[in-house]
Amino acid sequence: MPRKRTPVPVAATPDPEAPVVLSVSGLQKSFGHTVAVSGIDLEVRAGSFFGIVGPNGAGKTTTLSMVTGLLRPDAGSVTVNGIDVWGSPMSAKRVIGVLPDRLRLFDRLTGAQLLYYSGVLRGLDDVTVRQRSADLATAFGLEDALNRLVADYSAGMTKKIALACAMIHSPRLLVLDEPFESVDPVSAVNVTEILQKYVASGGTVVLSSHGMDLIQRVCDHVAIIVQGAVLASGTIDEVRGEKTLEERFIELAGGRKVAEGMEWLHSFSD
Ligand SMILES: Nc1ncnc2c1ncn2[C@@H]1O[C@H](COP(=O)(O)OP(=O)(O)OP(=O)(O)O)[C@@H](O)[C@H]1O
Repeated sequence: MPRKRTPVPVAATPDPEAPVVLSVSGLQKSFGHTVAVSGIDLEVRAGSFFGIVGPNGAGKTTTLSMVTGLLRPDAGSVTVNGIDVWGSPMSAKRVIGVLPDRLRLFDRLTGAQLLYYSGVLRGLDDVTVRQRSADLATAFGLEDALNRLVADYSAGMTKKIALACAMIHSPRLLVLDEPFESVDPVSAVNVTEILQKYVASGGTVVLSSHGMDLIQRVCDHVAIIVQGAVLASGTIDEVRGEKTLEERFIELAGGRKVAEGMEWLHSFSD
């Protein structure tokens, strides 16, 4: 018999008076002569599904790493739930769940062990961790993989177990760098549903993605970052105007490059 699906809450615009969960002000970061982030300001309210888009190398990962306390900014401040991330990193990290860009998981553990240690490290008791691990494994379709080493997981399974670990302590803010990369379409729908329910119950998601359709569908707000600066930010409708988000993105990101001078590619080597 087909599994009955619980209705997914429609992505509503969050209450404009809801408390600010994430506040980013004047954030800057350079690597040698490369300016990765050149003064970013962002404000994200509770119950918001906030998308960050930008071309390759725009500074999205660098920004999210500074927001979550993983990379020290050269200048600027970040507060999460009123806590200064760089002033009180321990307290701030308690209320943040992170799916980083380059996953460095303890992959010699099984999925079950990784979930267990993620929960215990976040201060949850044994019974709670086991209960939540079972719930997360079901929600992410990882029940059959729980007793296998994470090192043997596929890229998509690894992404899902890392996302489950990021959520186990029910954080106020989830910061997800490319959460849908490598995730199959069915799993992506399931993960989206999980995130939408989390947001509908007052949680806040900030995610980066190259999937314009996805951002347009699930996010209520979006920021377009190009060369380390926010070029547009607001509700999806404010940012895209009369265009699609993709068209607006391409316009702001500098337009398409015409593939000239590549004639050699059409004269095959054999
Ligand atoms: N550790 C580092 N050392 C040197 N340069 C770095 C480092 N991390 C990022 N950069 C540079 O900073 C810039 C922004 O990189 P970042 O990874 O933040 O971009 P991104 O928007 O996440 O890109 P993508 O969409 O390709 O993931 C790039 O020019 C990148 O080469």
